[in-house]
Amino acid sequence: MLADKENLLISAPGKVILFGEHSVVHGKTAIAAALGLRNYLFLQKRQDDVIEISFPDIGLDRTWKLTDLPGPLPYCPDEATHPLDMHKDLKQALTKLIDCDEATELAKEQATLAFLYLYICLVDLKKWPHGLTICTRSMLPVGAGLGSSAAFAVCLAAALLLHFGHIGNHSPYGDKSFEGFTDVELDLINRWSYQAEQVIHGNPSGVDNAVSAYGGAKMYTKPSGFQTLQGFTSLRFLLTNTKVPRSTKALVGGVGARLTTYPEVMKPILDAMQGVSNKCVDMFQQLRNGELTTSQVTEQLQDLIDFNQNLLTAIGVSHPSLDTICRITRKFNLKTKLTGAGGGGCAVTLLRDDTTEETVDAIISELAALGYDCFEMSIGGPGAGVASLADPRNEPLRINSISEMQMVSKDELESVAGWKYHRPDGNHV
Ligand SMILES: Nc1ncnc2c1ncn2[C@@H]1O[C@H](COP(=O)(O)OP(=O)(O)O)[C@@H](O)[C@H]1O
Ligand SMILES: C[C@@](O)(CCOP(=O)(O)O)CC(=O)O
Ligand SMILES: [Mg+2]
Repeated sequence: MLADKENLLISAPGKVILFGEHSVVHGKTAIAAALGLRNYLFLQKRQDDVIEISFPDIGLDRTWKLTDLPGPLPYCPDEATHPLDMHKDLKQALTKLIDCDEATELAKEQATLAFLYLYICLVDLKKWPHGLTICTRSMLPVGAGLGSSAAFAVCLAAALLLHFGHIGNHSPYGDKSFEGFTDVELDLINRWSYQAEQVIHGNPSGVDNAVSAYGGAKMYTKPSGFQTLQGFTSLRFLLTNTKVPRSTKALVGGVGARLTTYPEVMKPILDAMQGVSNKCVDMFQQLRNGELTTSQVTEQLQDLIDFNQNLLTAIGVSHPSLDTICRITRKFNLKTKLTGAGGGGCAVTLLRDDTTEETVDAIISELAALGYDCFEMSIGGPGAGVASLADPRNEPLRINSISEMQMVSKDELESVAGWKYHRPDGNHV
C-alpha cells in the first residue's frame, strides 16, 4: 500500500475572489471560484534520511537531515487540538532551521515554515524513518492575489497526509491508483491546508484553501463554511496582473490594525461589503428563477464591482496600478476591481455580453503597454487532485526526480490522470 504513496503528483487550483476579500477575514461573506491555473507538487520517498525541498518558483532549494528537525508533534488528525498559532518555541526552533543566507526573503521563509510545520505535525518517525523529496511548480503568479499560497498549502497538506498514511488507505481502486479524494479526505486536507495558510498569512479567512481544495464556485463565510454558488461561473472575466509585488500577510495585517484603531469607520465599510455579497447572491438566485435577465445581472454586477472597489480603496488596499486599470477599462464601459489582497497584484474586469473581441484586444494592448499581463480564464473547475506515478496511465510522464519535475511541460502536468475525475461543476465525484 505504502508503495503507491511513495511517488506522487498532487495538484490544486488557485482562485479568483469576485466579492468579499478582506471583509471575509472579519466574518463577512466572500464569493470566489477555482481558477483554471494550478499548483503541482511532486513527492518521492528517499532511501536516506534527508528531507529535500525544491520550490523553483521562489528560487528555494533546501535539505535537512531528519535528526536536524525538532519534534515531531504527536499526530492528531483533528487540527483543532493544535493551537491556532504555532507555539512560539516551535516557531523559534523552525525559524532557526531556515535562518541562513538563502532563506532571508519573506517568501522563502513563509513557504519553508509552512512545509516544516505540516511535516512535523504529520510525520511519525517510528513508522516513517525515511527522508523525502518535494518539488512544487505553480502555473499561478506567486503573490499576485490568485491564491498561490492556498494552492501550495493544499498540495502540501494533501501530499503529506497521503504519504504518511493518514488518508488514502481505503482506495476502492486498489493499490496502484488514486482517483481523487473522498469528501472526508478533502475535509482533512482543507483543515491542514488552513494551518499552512495561517503560517503564510497570519490570519487567513479560509476561503482560498476551501476553494482550492473543493473547487467550483463558493459563497464562504467564516466560521460557518461555504455553499456552492451557481451562476457565477458562466460569467466572462479579464484578469490583469499588474506585477506589482505585495504580501497578503502585510495587507491583511494593515486592515486589522485599521479596524482596531478606527472601528467606527471600518465596521460600516465591512458591513457595506457584506451588502455587496448579499446583493450578488440574490441576483444569481433571481437569474435562476428567471426574474432577471443575464444583461440585467451584468449591469447590476458592474455597479457592485464599482462599489466594492471603492470600499476596498477606503480600507487602504488599492494601489495606483489598480486605479489605472479601473480608469482604462471604464473608458470601454467596463468595471474593474482588485481581486485577492490588493496592494498591487491582480484586478478582475467583468466582460459584458456586448463586449466585442476588438474591445478586449484594445484593452489588452493598452494595459500591456504599461507592462501588465492580461488573460481570460476559465473558473469553477476541479479542486485538489492526486495521481500515483505508479499508475500505468501516467507512464508517459516519467517524473523520477526534482530535475524531471522542473522540466515537465504544463500540458503534460495538466494531462495527468487523477484530477480529471471531477464533475464540471467542480464537485468531487
Ligand atoms: N509555488 C510555490 N512555491 C513555494 N512557495 C509558494 C508557492 N506559491 C505560493 N507560495 C508561498 O505563498 C506566498 C504568497 O502568498 P500570498 O502573499 O498569500 O499571495 P497569493 O496567495 O495571492 O499568491 C509566497 O511568498 C510563498 O511563501
Ligand atoms: C485578503 C484575503 O481575503 C484574500 C487573500 O488572497 P490572496 O492571498 O491575495 O490570493 C485574505 C483571506 O481571505 O484570507
Ligand atoms: Mg494567499
